[in-house]
Amino acid sequence: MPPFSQGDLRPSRPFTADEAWRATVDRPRECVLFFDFDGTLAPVRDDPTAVQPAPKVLAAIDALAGKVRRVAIVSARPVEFLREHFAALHQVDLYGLYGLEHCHNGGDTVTEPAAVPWVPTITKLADRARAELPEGALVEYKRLSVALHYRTAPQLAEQVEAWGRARADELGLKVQSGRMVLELKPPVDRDKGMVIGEAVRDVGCAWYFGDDVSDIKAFTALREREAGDPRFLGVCVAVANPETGQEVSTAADLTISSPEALGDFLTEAVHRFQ
Ligand SMILES: O=P(O)(O)OC[C@H]1O[C@H](O[C@H]2O[C@H](CO)[C@@H](O)[C@H](O)[C@H]2O)[C@H](O)[C@@H](O)[C@@H]1O
Repeated sequence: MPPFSQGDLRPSRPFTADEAWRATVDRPRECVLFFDFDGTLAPVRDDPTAVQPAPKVLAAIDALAGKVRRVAIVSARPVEFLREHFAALHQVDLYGLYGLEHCHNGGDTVTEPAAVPWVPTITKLADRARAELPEGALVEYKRLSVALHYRTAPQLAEQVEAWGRARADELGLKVQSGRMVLELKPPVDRDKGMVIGEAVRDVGCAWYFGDDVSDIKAFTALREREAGDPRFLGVCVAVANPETGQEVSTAADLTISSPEALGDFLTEAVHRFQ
């Protein structure tokens, strides 16, 4: 079977990274690159406040932002956290808290209005989690969501999950599972799939790089966009990990072994545009 179809615009699946980049560099100004943060651009750490992007990642993203139509980070972290980590990059859009917040080109942070009334509920929930969850569970307060972590105490997984799900039922919140974490957030219709579905409506090509189950919704949004437009190319890239890696990789077109390897992969990609 020839590697390309649709007038050489879209490689046939399964495709290699080389084939996907060739189809991308043919029309760079139609293409958008989306990146999840934790576990994708930044290696996982026990302490969520201690993470940093892997070597080469920032320089490569900065260079790619000058080559393609748009680069965006799509994360469960607050936009303010992302700003600190991408402060050196001015051409990157930031979607935080699964799209409840966003910021374009270093502008103001915009919060989804329907989520704002939930701040007091989330704040009280974080206090209650700190008081009621056993030692070893880590409570991360993010203004519009609370992440209940058990990475350093995996034996607490069941207890933390049960406590979190009970509080979600009680308070009418949504839950999102992740890598050794359960997150509670307002019942507002925003997730990574919705962010990507809206962002790719008027582009011809998009890549999404992610490592966690919430990123599969973004992959699905690219698949749906492709199904409706034979010219559109959506490239779904998983970053491997021992927790959610198998599930994410199965849903992806390509798999990269680690955030560090992604830094190399993106650095190499920059040269393809020259
Ligand atoms: O959408 P993301 O940018 O991937 O954010 C997902 C969650 O990432 C963080 O938690 C994860 O990374 C931590 C630091 O490496 C790690 O300790 C934890 O076990 C992982 O689940 C972040 O702390 C969460 O708020 C995000 O929901």
